[in-house]
Amino acid sequence: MGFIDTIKERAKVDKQTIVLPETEDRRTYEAVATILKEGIANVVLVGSKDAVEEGSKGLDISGAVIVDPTTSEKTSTYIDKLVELRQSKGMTQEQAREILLSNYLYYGVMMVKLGDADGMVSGACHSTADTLRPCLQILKTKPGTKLVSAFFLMVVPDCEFGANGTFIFGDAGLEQNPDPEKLAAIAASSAESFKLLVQEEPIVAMLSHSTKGSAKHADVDKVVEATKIAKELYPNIEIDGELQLDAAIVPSVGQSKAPGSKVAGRANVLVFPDLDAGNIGYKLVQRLAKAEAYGPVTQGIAKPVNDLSRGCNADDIVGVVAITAVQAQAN
Ligand SMILES: CC(C)(COP(=O)(O)OP(=O)(O)OC[C@H]1O[C@@H](n2cnc3c(N)ncnc32)[C@H](O)[C@@H]1OP(=O)(O)O)[C@@H](O)C(=O)NCCC(=O)NCCS
Ligand SMILES: CC(=O)OP(=O)(O)O
Repeated sequence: MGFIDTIKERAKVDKQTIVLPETEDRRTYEAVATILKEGIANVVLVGSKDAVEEGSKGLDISGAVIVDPTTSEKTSTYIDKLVELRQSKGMTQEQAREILLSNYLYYGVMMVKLGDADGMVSGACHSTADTLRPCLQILKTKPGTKLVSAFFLMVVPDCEFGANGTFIFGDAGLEQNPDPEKLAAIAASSAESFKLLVQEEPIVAMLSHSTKGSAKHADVDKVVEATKIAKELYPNIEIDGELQLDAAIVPSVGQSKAPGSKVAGRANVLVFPDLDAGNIGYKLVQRLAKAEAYGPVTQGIAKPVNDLSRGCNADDIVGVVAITAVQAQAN
């Protein structure tokens, strides 16, 4: 069974409730029809009954719960809670009402915050910044974690590298220019996510344009420092750097460029030095190698709220919902 089919089976064992707030997007309904048919999760859609009926024409989404913020009895509780959480940032009752009635992403996050749903997926028609800002503001990092970051779960066809072609690429969605401490935290969270989702031992490569001193630059120094911090803070994780991509995943190249490294040639978790590299890298592999790309999936957050690329299709949404459900089971 492939990666995503295994995740779907795991999701079905203990069904979670996932909010999908993008009821203006047809792909949401196509995904919901599949999620319900396959029994992957319970679904809550945020929007008016009329809009949902119109948007889902021809699809069977009868098992979904529709929550309309304008009529839901929960809305006033969410307004009060949002004010309580963001008062120190100047949030008033009027502002909270305006936000929750006009921005369904905030509404969905409040449902997750108050336990009316186990997780949320959006981003098919919202930018990553607009998708992640509400959950960063409201849900915050989980205890013991320094920052929230975002990864892609990549499944590359006909690929002998990584875990039979399965990799985590982090951070490919959120932290734009992480400093060494943040890069080390991204490495640790990515290793934990790999263990949870792929159920194999993570082998983490800190990627660079240099392998073990082959190039000199401040960008290389950053990755060297991050590797040092990660090794000190997380001695149980198999981690090494700085490594070029070929040295990280191809055994023969790893052996020649980084002899003695236990990670070189075996890595299945790839930590990119910044978001330019991570985001461009995942899209290259997705589009040119025709890999499945699920994400951006957040990690280090108190409850699972996950993003999508605006270029996603309905199957990608189904996959991210299944991943979100498995994260919620572990929460
Ligand atoms: C996600 C993102 C929008 C957050 O930045 P921002 O909008 O400027 O928001 P702020 O920096 O004001 O942060 C908002 C809140 O989130 C928190 N936050 C931001 N980044 C965080 C992180 N990595 N971990 C934990 N909390 C974080 C801040 O502490 C702040 O909390 P507060 O409002 O309670 O003080 C920004 O990092 C971003 O745009 N990233 C790139 C996303 C992107 O375009 N990716 C490419 C496509 S996938
Ligand atoms: C993850 C990502 O790159 O998102 P988008 O394509 O929507 O910008």
